[in-house]
Amino acid sequence: MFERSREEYERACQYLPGGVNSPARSFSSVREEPVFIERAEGSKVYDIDGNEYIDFVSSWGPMLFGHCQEDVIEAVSEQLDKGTSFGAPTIVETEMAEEIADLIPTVDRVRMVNSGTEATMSAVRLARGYTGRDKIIKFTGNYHGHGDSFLIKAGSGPATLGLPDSPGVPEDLASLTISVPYNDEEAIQKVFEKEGDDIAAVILEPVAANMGVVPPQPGFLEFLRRITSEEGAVLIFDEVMTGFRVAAGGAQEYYEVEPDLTCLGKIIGAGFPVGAFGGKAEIMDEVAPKGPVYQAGTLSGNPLAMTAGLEMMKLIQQEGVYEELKNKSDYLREGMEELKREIDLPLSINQVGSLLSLFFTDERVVDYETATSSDTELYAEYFQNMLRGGIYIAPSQFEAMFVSAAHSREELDETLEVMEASLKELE
Ligand SMILES: Cc1ncc(COP(=O)(O)O)c(C=O)c1O
Ligand SMILES: NCC(=O)CCC(=O)O
Repeated sequence: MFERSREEYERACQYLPGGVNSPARSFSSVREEPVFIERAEGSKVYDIDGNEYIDFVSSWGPMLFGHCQEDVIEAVSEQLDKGTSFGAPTIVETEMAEEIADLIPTVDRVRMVNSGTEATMSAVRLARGYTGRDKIIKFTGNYHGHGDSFLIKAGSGPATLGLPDSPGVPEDLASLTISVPYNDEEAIQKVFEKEGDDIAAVILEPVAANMGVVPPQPGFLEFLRRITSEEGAVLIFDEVMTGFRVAAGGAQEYYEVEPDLTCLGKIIGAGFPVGAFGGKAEIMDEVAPKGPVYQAGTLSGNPLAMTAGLEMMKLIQQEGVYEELKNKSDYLREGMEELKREIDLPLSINQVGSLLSLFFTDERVVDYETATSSDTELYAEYFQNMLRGGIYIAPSQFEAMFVSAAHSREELDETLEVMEASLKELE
């Protein structure tokens, strides 16, 4: 079934560390070798052996309307003829920033970058420059990309591969990042009591989705808003995953809590390399060339990425998009709940909007400790069964399932059927 992928993986391993360009693509934690993708369309991806899968990885989030969405492809094709990069201002950059500012009221100004990692790295530098303080608080199991300051008890790939603290991050820098349990107000309170004057920022995923999906407990985001305001620290929402996914205005709209800075990525680029950070003018005007905090990029605001992103901004503002996404995701979750009742396995399900996770544990998953109570061996076998059944999910327990508008009811039913068979084999 995977002959050509196996061959190509072997060849890739000679030239790419671990055969991949990002560790999250490795299938090592699920004891498999990755399938190589040839093309994708709508809700499906197709591998080089001719296998077809219903895709719930969704390029790790960007494909809110499925692959090869026709408006995006058409707009990008037109832009291709005009040029791929100029290193000079273009109107589409301003239009993109205008759209973001319209949809996210806490954002007056935006700086476009090339990835989520760049967005979070730059936002933290800005918070440090703005406050004149050095320390940051992050949450165990949250992932903010691979910037040095964030590879401290990090979720996603680092958690999957057992590398939550990476070698190569200088100890002096790591000591400036304080990691506390997600949803734990007391832990934050204690840190602020001890070193409040040194804390530049609190950064978090307002819905954690890199230790599997873990929603914020009621009041948690409000608490963070209150304490950071009182203590003069910058509150940074990393909405790289949740931005334009859980609502048009992101998690901050969904939960009605306003951060000082917002990091974006994934959906705003419709599959092109892109990220952004933005916030109130008072803080953003510290960014060079207006202010002294340096941040730059040869390809930042790339015309192809901006053109694709702008189409995405139009698509998400169509009537009923988030309702449809929620209905589809609720349908899938309800089906999963039914399986949970029928099947004799420890299962726990979390969902926020179109982000879902199935954990192999009896515990209610509220933080990294409970997320890691999941039986990852069972997940590995479940993953293998799903893959062979034509359902492409993340090769890690500590990631989300992404539902898109392109998933049809029939495909969700098929997914649930394969899920049922995959789980029953594990009983
Ligand atoms: C919440 C969050 N922040 C930041 C990142 C980093 O983004 P990128 O992989 O584009 O660098 C990711 C995903 O990778 C993410 O899920
Ligand atoms: N949730 C994790 C990611 O989105 C990252 C994918 C990658 O690093 O390849």
